[in-house]
Amino acid sequence: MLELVNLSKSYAGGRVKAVDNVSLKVRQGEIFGFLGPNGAGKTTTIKMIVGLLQPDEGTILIDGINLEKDPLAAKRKIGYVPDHPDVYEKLTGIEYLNFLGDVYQVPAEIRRERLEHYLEIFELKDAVKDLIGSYSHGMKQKLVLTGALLHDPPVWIMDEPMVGLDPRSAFLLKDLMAGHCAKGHTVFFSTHILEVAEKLCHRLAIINRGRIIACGTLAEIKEQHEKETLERIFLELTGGAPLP
Ligand SMILES: Nc1ncnc2c1ncn2[C@@H]1O[C@H](COP(=O)(O)OP(=O)(O)OP(=O)(O)O)[C@@H](O)[C@H]1O
Repeated sequence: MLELVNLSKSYAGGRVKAVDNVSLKVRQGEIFGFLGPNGAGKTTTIKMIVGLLQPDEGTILIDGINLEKDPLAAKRKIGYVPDHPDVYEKLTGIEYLNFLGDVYQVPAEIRRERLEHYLEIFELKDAVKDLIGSYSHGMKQKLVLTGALLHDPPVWIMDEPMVGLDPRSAFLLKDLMAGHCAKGHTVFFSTHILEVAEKLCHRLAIINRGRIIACGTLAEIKEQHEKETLERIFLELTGGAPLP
Protein backbone atom coordinates (compact mmCIF):
# COMPACT_ATOMS: atom_id res chain seq x y z
CA MET A 1 0.00 0.00 0.00
CA LEU A 2 1.18 3.49 -0.83
CA GLU A 3 -0.50 6.65 0.37
CA LEU A 4 0.32 10.29 -0.39
CA VAL A 5 -1.43 12.92 1.68
CA ASN A 6 -1.38 16.59 0.63
CA LEU A 7 2.12 16.32 -0.80
CA SER A 8 3.77 19.51 -2.08
CA LYS A 9 7.23 20.44 -3.33
CA SER A 10 8.64 23.64 -4.81
CA TYR A 11 11.97 24.42 -6.42
CA ALA A 12 13.88 27.65 -6.95
CA GLY A 13 13.00 29.11 -3.56
CA GLY A 14 9.29 28.52 -4.04
CA ARG A 15 9.05 29.96 -7.56
CA VAL A 16 8.43 26.57 -9.26
CA LYS A 17 5.63 24.58 -7.62
CA ALA A 18 6.47 21.13 -9.01
CA VAL A 19 3.99 19.14 -6.87
CA ASP A 20 0.92 20.87 -5.50
CA ASN A 21 -1.15 19.23 -2.77
CA VAL A 22 -1.16 15.72 -4.24
CA SER A 23 -3.13 13.00 -2.46
CA LEU A 24 -3.33 9.41 -3.73
CA LYS A 25 -3.93 5.95 -2.36
CA VAL A 26 -2.58 2.87 -4.13
CA ARG A 27 -3.91 -0.37 -2.72
CA GLN A 28 -2.29 -3.76 -2.29
CA GLY A 29 -2.46 -5.89 -5.41
CA GLU A 30 -2.85 -2.84 -7.61
CA ILE A 31 -0.87 -1.56 -10.60
CA PHE A 32 -1.15 2.21 -10.63
CA GLY A 33 -0.11 4.34 -13.62
CA PHE A 34 1.08 7.90 -13.07
CA LEU A 35 0.65 9.93 -16.25
CA GLY A 36 1.42 13.51 -17.15
CA PRO A 37 3.13 15.68 -19.77
CA ASN A 38 6.79 16.74 -19.54
CA GLY A 39 7.47 18.79 -16.45
CA ALA A 40 4.15 17.83 -14.79
CA GLY A 41 5.75 16.70 -11.52
CA LYS A 42 5.98 12.90 -11.92
CA THR A 43 9.69 12.50 -11.17
CA THR A 44 9.51 14.97 -8.28
CA THR A 45 6.63 12.97 -6.75
CA ILE A 46 8.48 9.68 -7.24
CA LYS A 47 11.72 11.04 -5.75
CA MET A 48 9.76 12.11 -2.66
CA ILE A 49 8.13 8.67 -2.38
CA VAL A 50 11.51 6.91 -2.41
CA GLY A 51 13.08 9.39 0.01
CA LEU A 52 15.45 11.14 -2.41
CA LEU A 53 13.69 14.51 -2.06
CA GLN A 54 12.22 16.03 1.06
CA PRO A 55 8.59 17.22 0.64
CA ASP A 56 7.80 20.81 1.67
CA GLU A 57 4.49 19.58 3.02
CA GLY A 58 2.52 16.37 3.26
CA THR A 59 2.84 12.77 4.38
CA ILE A 60 3.99 9.60 2.62
CA LEU A 61 2.96 6.20 3.95
CA ILE A 62 4.72 3.12 2.60
CA ASP A 63 2.86 -0.03 3.60
CA GLY A 64 1.47 1.97 6.54
CA ILE A 65 4.90 3.29 7.63
CA ASN A 66 5.39 7.05 7.75
CA LEU A 67 8.46 7.76 5.59
CA GLU A 68 9.43 10.85 7.55
CA LYS A 69 9.11 9.21 10.96
CA ASP A 70 10.77 5.88 10.14
CA PRO A 71 12.69 6.30 6.86
CA LEU A 72 14.73 3.08 7.11
CA ALA A 73 11.73 0.84 7.77
CA ALA A 74 9.78 2.55 4.98
CA LYS A 75 12.65 2.31 2.46
CA ARG A 76 13.09 -1.41 3.19
CA LYS A 77 9.62 -1.89 1.70
CA ILE A 78 10.48 -0.10 -1.56
CA GLY A 79 12.02 -1.30 -4.81
CA TYR A 80 12.96 1.71 -6.94
CA VAL A 81 13.72 1.96 -10.65
CA PRO A 82 14.80 5.54 -11.49
CA ASP A 83 14.26 7.26 -14.84
CA HIS A 84 17.91 6.79 -15.85
CA PRO A 85 19.83 3.59 -15.04
CA ASP A 86 22.89 5.42 -13.69
CA VAL A 87 24.66 2.55 -11.98
CA TYR A 88 28.23 2.15 -10.76
CA GLU A 89 30.15 1.66 -14.02
CA LYS A 90 33.25 0.32 -12.28
CA LEU A 91 31.41 -2.62 -10.70
CA THR A 92 30.51 -5.82 -12.48
CA GLY A 93 26.79 -6.59 -12.72
CA ILE A 94 27.01 -9.32 -10.09
CA GLU A 95 28.99 -7.06 -7.71
CA TYR A 96 26.24 -4.44 -8.02
CA LEU A 97 23.47 -7.00 -7.40
CA ASN A 98 25.26 -8.52 -4.41
CA PHE A 99 25.80 -5.02 -3.03
CA LEU A 100 22.02 -4.45 -3.20
CA GLY A 101 21.37 -7.92 -1.77
CA ASP A 102 23.62 -6.99 1.20
CA VAL A 103 21.98 -3.59 1.69
CA TYR A 104 18.51 -5.17 1.75
CA GLN A 105 19.78 -8.20 3.73
CA VAL A 106 18.47 -10.79 1.30
CA PRO A 107 19.41 -14.28 2.64
CA ALA A 108 21.97 -16.16 0.50
CA GLU A 109 19.75 -18.99 -0.72
CA ILE A 110 16.80 -16.71 -1.64
CA ARG A 111 19.23 -14.29 -3.29
CA ARG A 112 20.74 -17.09 -5.40
CA GLU A 113 17.32 -18.30 -6.53
CA ARG A 114 16.01 -14.84 -7.41
CA LEU A 115 19.21 -13.85 -9.20
CA GLU A 116 19.15 -17.03 -11.24
CA HIS A 117 15.52 -16.38 -12.21
CA TYR A 118 15.86 -12.71 -13.22
CA LEU A 119 19.26 -13.07 -14.90
CA GLU A 120 17.88 -15.99 -16.91
CA ILE A 121 14.72 -14.20 -18.11
CA PHE A 122 16.57 -10.94 -18.82
CA GLU A 123 19.38 -12.83 -20.61
CA LEU A 124 22.08 -11.29 -18.42
CA LYS A 125 23.64 -14.51 -17.15
CA ASP A 126 26.94 -14.04 -19.01
CA ALA A 127 27.05 -10.24 -18.99
CA VAL A 128 26.71 -10.10 -15.22
CA LYS A 129 30.40 -10.94 -14.93
CA ASP A 130 31.36 -7.86 -16.99
CA LEU A 131 31.82 -4.26 -15.89
CA ILE A 132 28.55 -2.29 -15.98
CA GLY A 133 30.40 0.38 -17.98
CA SER A 134 30.36 -1.99 -20.97
CA TYR A 135 26.55 -2.51 -20.86
CA SER A 136 24.01 -1.04 -23.30
CA HIS A 137 21.24 1.20 -21.93
CA GLY A 138 18.74 -1.68 -22.04
CA MET A 139 21.12 -4.02 -20.21
CA LYS A 140 21.64 -1.44 -17.46
CA GLN A 141 17.87 -1.01 -17.20
CA LYS A 142 17.38 -4.78 -16.84
CA LEU A 143 20.14 -4.90 -14.19
CA VAL A 144 18.42 -2.12 -12.24
CA LEU A 145 15.08 -3.96 -12.53
CA THR A 146 16.70 -7.13 -11.17
CA GLY A 147 18.24 -5.18 -8.29
CA ALA A 148 14.93 -3.53 -7.45
CA LEU A 149 13.16 -6.90 -7.24
CA LEU A 150 15.85 -8.75 -5.31
CA HIS A 151 14.20 -8.15 -1.91
CA ASP A 152 10.68 -8.76 -3.30
CA PRO A 153 9.50 -5.27 -2.26
CA PRO A 154 5.87 -4.79 -1.19
CA VAL A 155 5.93 -1.41 -2.98
CA TRP A 156 7.60 -1.30 -6.42
CA ILE A 157 8.13 2.22 -7.72
CA MET A 158 9.30 2.92 -11.28
CA ASP A 159 9.92 6.12 -13.21
CA GLU A 160 9.44 5.57 -16.96
CA PRO A 161 10.56 1.92 -16.79
CA MET A 162 9.85 1.06 -20.45
CA VAL A 163 12.29 3.60 -21.89
CA GLY A 164 15.11 1.87 -23.78
CA LEU A 165 13.74 -1.66 -23.43
CA ASP A 166 13.37 -3.80 -26.54
CA PRO A 167 9.91 -5.37 -27.17
CA ARG A 168 10.86 -8.65 -25.49
CA SER A 169 12.16 -6.95 -22.36
CA ALA A 170 9.15 -4.61 -22.25
CA PHE A 171 6.87 -7.66 -22.45
CA LEU A 172 8.82 -9.35 -19.62
CA LEU A 173 8.59 -6.23 -17.49
CA LYS A 174 4.82 -6.03 -17.97
CA ASP A 175 4.58 -9.71 -17.02
CA LEU A 176 6.71 -9.11 -13.90
CA MET A 177 4.47 -6.20 -12.91
CA ALA A 178 1.37 -8.35 -13.27
CA GLY A 179 3.05 -11.14 -11.24
CA HIS A 180 4.11 -8.70 -8.54
CA CYS A 181 0.63 -7.33 -8.00
CA ALA A 182 -0.84 -10.86 -8.13
CA LYS A 183 1.25 -11.57 -5.00
CA GLY A 184 -0.62 -8.75 -3.25
CA HIS A 185 2.15 -6.18 -3.75
CA THR A 186 1.76 -2.62 -5.00
CA VAL A 187 3.18 -1.34 -8.31
CA PHE A 188 3.35 2.40 -9.01
CA PHE A 189 4.95 3.67 -12.21
CA SER A 190 5.09 6.75 -14.38
CA THR A 191 4.82 6.45 -18.13
CA HIS A 192 4.25 8.43 -21.30
CA ILE A 193 3.02 5.30 -23.08
CA LEU A 194 -0.74 5.57 -22.79
CA GLU A 195 -1.38 2.16 -24.39
CA VAL A 196 0.67 0.49 -21.64
CA ALA A 197 -1.22 2.39 -18.96
CA GLU A 198 -4.54 1.52 -20.58
CA LYS A 199 -3.79 -2.21 -20.80
CA LEU A 200 -1.87 -2.79 -17.59
CA CYS A 201 -3.12 -0.49 -14.85
CA HIS A 202 -5.96 -1.11 -12.44
CA ARG A 203 -6.12 2.62 -11.75
CA LEU A 204 -4.48 5.76 -13.13
CA ALA A 205 -3.84 9.35 -12.20
CA ILE A 206 -3.04 12.22 -14.54
CA ILE A 207 -0.89 14.99 -13.11
CA ASN A 208 -0.54 18.39 -14.78
CA ARG A 209 1.38 21.40 -13.43
CA GLY A 210 1.81 19.58 -10.14
CA ARG A 211 -1.89 18.85 -9.58
CA ILE A 212 -3.88 15.63 -10.00
CA ILE A 213 -6.49 16.39 -12.65
CA ALA A 214 -7.94 12.88 -13.07
CA CYS A 215 -7.83 9.71 -10.99
CA GLY A 216 -9.62 6.37 -11.08
CA THR A 217 -10.05 3.27 -13.17
CA LEU A 218 -9.91 3.74 -16.94
CA ALA A 219 -13.68 3.22 -17.11
CA GLU A 220 -14.29 5.84 -14.39
CA ILE A 221 -12.03 8.39 -16.08
CA LYS A 222 -13.68 7.78 -19.48
CA GLU A 223 -17.12 8.15 -17.94
CA GLN A 224 -16.22 11.35 -16.08
CA HIS A 225 -14.79 12.95 -19.18
CA GLU A 226 -17.20 11.44 -21.74
CA LYS A 227 -14.44 10.47 -24.15
CA GLU A 228 -13.68 7.17 -25.90
CA THR A 229 -9.91 7.01 -25.50
CA LEU A 230 -7.40 7.79 -22.78
CA GLU A 231 -5.31 9.61 -25.40
CA ARG A 232 -8.13 12.10 -26.11
CA ILE A 233 -8.77 12.62 -22.39
CA PHE A 234 -5.06 13.08 -21.67
CA LEU A 235 -4.55 15.55 -24.51
CA GLU A 236 -7.65 17.54 -23.67
CA LEU A 237 -6.94 17.74 -19.94
CA THR A 238 -3.27 18.59 -20.25
CA GLY A 239 -3.82 21.33 -22.86
CA GLY A 240 -1.16 22.48 -25.32
CA ALA A 241 -1.55 23.67 -28.92
CA PRO A 242 -4.86 22.77 -30.69
CA LEU A 243 -4.94 19.29 -32.20
CA PRO A 244 -6.03 18.37 -35.73
N1 LIG B 1 16.13 20.48 -9.55
C1 LIG B 1 15.19 21.30 -10.03
N2 LIG B 1 15.29 22.65 -9.90
C2 LIG B 1 14.34 23.49 -10.36
N3 LIG B 1 13.21 23.05 -10.98
C3 LIG B 1 13.06 21.73 -11.15
C4 LIG B 1 14.03 20.79 -10.69
N4 LIG B 1 13.60 19.53 -10.99
C5 LIG B 1 12.41 19.69 -11.62
N5 LIG B 1 12.09 21.01 -11.72
C6 LIG B 1 10.86 21.57 -12.30
O1 LIG B 1 9.77 20.99 -11.62
C7 LIG B 1 8.70 20.71 -12.51
C8 LIG B 1 8.36 19.23 -12.44
O2 LIG B 1 9.46 18.47 -12.96
P1 LIG B 1 9.49 16.86 -12.96
O3 LIG B 1 10.86 16.44 -13.38
O4 LIG B 1 8.99 16.38 -11.66
O5 LIG B 1 8.42 16.55 -14.09
P2 LIG B 1 8.09 15.18 -14.88
O6 LIG B 1 6.61 15.07 -14.90
O7 LIG B 1 8.85 14.04 -14.31
O8 LIG B 1 8.60 15.51 -16.36
P3 LIG B 1 9.18 14.54 -17.54
O9 LIG B 1 8.01 13.79 -18.07
O10 LIG B 1 9.69 15.55 -18.53
O11 LIG B 1 10.25 13.69 -16.95
C9 LIG B 1 9.16 21.21 -13.89
O12 LIG B 1 8.68 22.51 -14.05
C10 LIG B 1 10.67 21.19 -13.76
O13 LIG B 1 11.25 22.14 -14.61
